[in-house]
Amino acid sequence: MPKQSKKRSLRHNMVHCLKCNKPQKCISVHLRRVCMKNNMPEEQATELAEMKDSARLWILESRTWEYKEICEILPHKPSRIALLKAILQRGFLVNNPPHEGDLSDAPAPSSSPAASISEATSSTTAAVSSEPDSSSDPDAGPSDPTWQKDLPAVTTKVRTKMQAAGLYKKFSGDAEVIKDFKKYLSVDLDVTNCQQEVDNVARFLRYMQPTGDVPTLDFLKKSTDTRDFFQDLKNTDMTAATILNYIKNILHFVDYLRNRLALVATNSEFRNQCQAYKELVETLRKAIFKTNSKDSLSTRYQRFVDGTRSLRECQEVLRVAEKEFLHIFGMLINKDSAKVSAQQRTYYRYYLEAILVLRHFQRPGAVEGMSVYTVREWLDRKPVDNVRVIGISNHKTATTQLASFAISQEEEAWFQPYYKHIRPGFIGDLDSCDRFFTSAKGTAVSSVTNDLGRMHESQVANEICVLIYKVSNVTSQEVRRIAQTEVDSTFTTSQKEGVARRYMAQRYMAHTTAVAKTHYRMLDPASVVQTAVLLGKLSGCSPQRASQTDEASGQQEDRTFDSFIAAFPVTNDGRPPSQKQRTDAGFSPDRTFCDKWRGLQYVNRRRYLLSHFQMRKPAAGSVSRAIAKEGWQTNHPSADEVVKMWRPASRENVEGDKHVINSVDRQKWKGVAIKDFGGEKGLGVVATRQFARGDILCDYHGEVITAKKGNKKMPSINDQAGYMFFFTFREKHLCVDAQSDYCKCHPQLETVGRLINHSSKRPNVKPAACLLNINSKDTTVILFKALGDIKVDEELKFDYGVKRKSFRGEGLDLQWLEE
Ligand SMILES: C[S@@+](CC[C@H](N)C(=O)[O-])C[C@H]1O[C@@H](n2cnc3c(N)ncnc32)[C@H](O)[C@@H]1O
Repeated sequence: MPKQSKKRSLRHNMVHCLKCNKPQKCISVHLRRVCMKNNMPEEQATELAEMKDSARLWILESRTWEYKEICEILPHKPSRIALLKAILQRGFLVNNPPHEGDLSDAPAPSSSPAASISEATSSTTAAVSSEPDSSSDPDAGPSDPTWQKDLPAVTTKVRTKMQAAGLYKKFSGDAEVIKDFKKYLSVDLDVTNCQQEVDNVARFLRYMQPTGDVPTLDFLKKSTDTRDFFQDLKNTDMTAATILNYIKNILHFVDYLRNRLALVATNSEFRNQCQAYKELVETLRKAIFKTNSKDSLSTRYQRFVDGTRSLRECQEVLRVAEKEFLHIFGMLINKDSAKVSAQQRTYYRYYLEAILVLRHFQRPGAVEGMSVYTVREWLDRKPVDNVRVIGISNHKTATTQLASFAISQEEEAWFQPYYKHIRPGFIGDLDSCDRFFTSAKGTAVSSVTNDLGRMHESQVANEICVLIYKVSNVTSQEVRRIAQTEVDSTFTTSQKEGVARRYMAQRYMAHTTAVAKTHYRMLDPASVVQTAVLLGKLSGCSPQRASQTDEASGQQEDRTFDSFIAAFPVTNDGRPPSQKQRTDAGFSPDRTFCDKWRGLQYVNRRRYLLSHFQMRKPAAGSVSRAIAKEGWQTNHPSADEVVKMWRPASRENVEGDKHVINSVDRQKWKGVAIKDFGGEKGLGVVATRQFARGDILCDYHGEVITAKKGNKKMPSINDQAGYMFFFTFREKHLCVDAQSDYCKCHPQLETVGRLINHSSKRPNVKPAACLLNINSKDTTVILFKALGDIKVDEELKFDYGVKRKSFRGEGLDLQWLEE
């Protein structure tokens, strides 16, 4: 272990995990994530207490040996002395040891058989611990490249092999380029939890450059070493999926080099090198991808050989556990909620999660991401007939995806006591918590998959007995696959077509990124319900089952919420009222309205942020800065969400946008520059940054005169025909006369827009007239908007309107207008 990290570990109170026998910096986290991830929290707590006691006991009693005891155990003196030396070396304390001279009687530890075993072990340990041991690190999970939540044993094996093969060494996170890469991921790309990606790249760079403290970019020239790297990863038995992850990370890193490092802009050789390297890695990726597909084929084949369960069998746990669940439900709604034990509360939550996964075929990520107050989620569930449709906007997976499903009123009635009685106890004072499902401490549910596993295997104690469900576990993926197969085989074509076509069932269940992109067709609540009814038939339960809730109560609630908002107006910088304020004002002490209040604030804040960026689609980094400037810590959209929600501004919005007004007034437009193309074409305008569709780039600046006046000028200005912009706006026929290089209002500035050249076949910007209030004067302005994405260095062109009747350039020598 390098000195630094050893020193750091020494500052922690290390406790040995008695399951894996490894010292752990944070034993509770370790148990929860690794050794006891399939146990109930209460079981974890008991083990934790025992492990801590054991650690204390070891210090109190076991670290110190009486030499006499050792003599009794090991009468053979040379072995004993060898053992004594070894244990002293390991920090044991020995009372009444033999004299110094006696110690030399024994051979050195390494020469005895026992010692050679210990040496072999310790040399392995030395190799293993030449890097910080992530298995003992509570944060090891996300930052470890071999981290697989469900496969701790394999993980450790792969990791050990990686360490032995020198693949685990990495550059320090303090190295400039690594630090900056991390910043690029987290700030520019808004990647949360990017540590694993950074570590993977730091390991890759270390492999490619075994010496030196500062990573260089020489790896771009090392194609053989790059191939070797992936081959070595493969040799550690790492799965193809994990190797593909490495590849993705390395490609991100190369992108980072291309985008971020200033030298790229000027050094075309370096840019080409990056491109060539990306192509090499892409080729390797294709080969590995094939292996990955083969792997998954063989898994599927294995499933086929093992036999497939029916959907009903997959949902078995919901049936066997229903009795206990309803028992808890009864206590909750009969005002006996105080009697519900902590374990029963957690169990209740597991059951609800299982309903969503097993009966509504939701991915665990969607269940984990379900939130209480954003516009589309729990509080905004939509009634359709007797059913409630819930939309989820934010998956807890790498890509944000959308899901929607319909629950019956009966199920809604089961969720409500969780929301009203269990969740508030879980989240306590955590006002900022927006998650619907939370752990007993109010933190995010770390893995719905694990919760499902516990439901299947666990022992649940009620006040009378311990229930043991011996139902074999099922994954969410398996349930969805089986449901899809049953849809295909059970329903007639007309049922599939008439009620919910196959693609709809897929959408209901799978909601992959591709589906998310087209989901708006699916989000129609009526079609969600239709699909849910169809799918419900497979397992014999329809979401339109009898209701236990009062339809009118929802409406009642909404009316009272209006008065709540009137009493506590939603502001961007305010906080929802405290429980005392709520009750003082005559409202219920429960959190429902507060959550709704926060939901509105969230939406207002998102709107407010979007209003900053009317002119141009923002980069995630700029949004993050805007959020930081507001000082909002919680209850705000992520930068990524704001970027995704951005839409080109309408004319009305543009007219009120102070950034646009300012830019026209000062004639300062960022991201556009004049370029001399030489020849007849002469000057033109190019983009110096990327633009997205709808972005405003600049205006066509000049003196606005009537079209009549402009027409009068035309015959005398043959050469300058291209600088007269005729247009009709709000029923007025006008013309911008931009003949002069320097206009009257900006005598020092050569304005840009007037120099944009023509193309009728491939225009990338479009002029649009609007009225801006500049210095208290209404001024008609022609703004150029991007028609699509525009790359750096791309020339801006707009259609001069040659083919239109209104074109005024007839008779002029304008051959280029054919373009
Ligand atoms: C508004 S100006 C554009 C700026 C102009 N290129 C310059 O150097 O000042 C219009 C004039 O540019 C030239 N032009 C515009 N589009 C062109 C094209 N696609 N190819 C060649 N010349 C073009 C024509 O001479 C036209 O009269």
